[in-house]
Amino acid sequence: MPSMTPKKRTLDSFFTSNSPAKKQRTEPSLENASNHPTYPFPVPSLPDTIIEKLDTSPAGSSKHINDQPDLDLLYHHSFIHKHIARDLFDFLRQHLFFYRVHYKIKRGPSEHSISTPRYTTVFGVDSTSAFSPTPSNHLIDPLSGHPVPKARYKCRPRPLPSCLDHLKRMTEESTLETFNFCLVNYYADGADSISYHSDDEHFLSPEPAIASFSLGARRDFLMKHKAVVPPNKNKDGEPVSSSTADNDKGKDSSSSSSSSSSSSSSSSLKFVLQSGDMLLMRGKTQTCWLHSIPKRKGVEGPRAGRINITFRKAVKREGTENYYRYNVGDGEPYRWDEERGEMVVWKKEG
Ligand SMILES: O=C(O)CCC(=O)C(=O)O
Ligand SMILES: [Fe+2]
Repeated sequence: MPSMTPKKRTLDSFFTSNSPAKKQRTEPSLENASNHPTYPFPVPSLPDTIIEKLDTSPAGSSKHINDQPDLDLLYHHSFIHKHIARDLFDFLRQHLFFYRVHYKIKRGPSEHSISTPRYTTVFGVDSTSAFSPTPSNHLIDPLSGHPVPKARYKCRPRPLPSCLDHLKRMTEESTLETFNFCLVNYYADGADSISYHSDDEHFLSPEPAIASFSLGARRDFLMKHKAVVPPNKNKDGEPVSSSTADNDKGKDSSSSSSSSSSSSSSSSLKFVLQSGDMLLMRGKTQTCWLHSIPKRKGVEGPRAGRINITFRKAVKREGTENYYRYNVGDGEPYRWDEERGEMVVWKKEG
């Protein structure tokens, strides 16, 4: 999809601003925006200023971390240029739609309600289907090219908007992996989290490669070997015990980690992920390790928001159903409100 030029500000607008301290934001035009019947609203393409800088990625250095049993990480500190990471964060927070997903799980005889403690959204489809080229973007069988019958999925898969597709292609080029899913988390502040889990779902290829980007506020990313703590998801990726990925408020075991920015004890690791970093998890990492972003007191205020983007490859239909169920669900979309400085429920006008 072609990129567009941001609207030019007039000279007057520089002098009539009533809040000079506030960063001026140019609204990208919707002329080349990505749209699809499944989107609540269109998503503009990235401004050229961001694309130009993004295309010089990876910006910083990378480190292969495999000095622990079953661990295989490639840690790109500053994959995305520091200067552009904030602009990309602002763009994605402003222009993507997010969800606050609620769902029920069965634990023994009783049912529990889970509220995912962060905003989520997802795009993509597993490799048994594909999206036809823009603008129609309907689902086709990748071998025959024929349209996929509607009944094939309960959910309604969404193609990646061009802004995320651009980042996906860059990531594929750099990692030599291929991806068909993009999951996005928005942590509004330190009260939002994801607790210990692994992304070892049976619908991903074995020993999956998962590329994980951080934008915005710094947050601790903790890892621990499963030999120390039993896994907490079943093979469908559904939480199965009281220490699920979403309902274990404050149960992050961070006390066993040491405190430097990439540190380890015998059983746990801690990375302080910064805006622009990319962590590629691969090999046996998902099979043998758990990871989490624990809640953190003091991560609050206007710069507390963090976006995480993961690229993954699902090879079975169940992957598509699972990802949309747990990252879109059936609730209302949210959209960033710049005036209020928070996500608000988005309602269609009229
Ligand atoms: O926010 C992060 O860095 C991790 C997110 C994560 O683990 C996930 O979405 O599965
Ligand atoms: Fe994860």
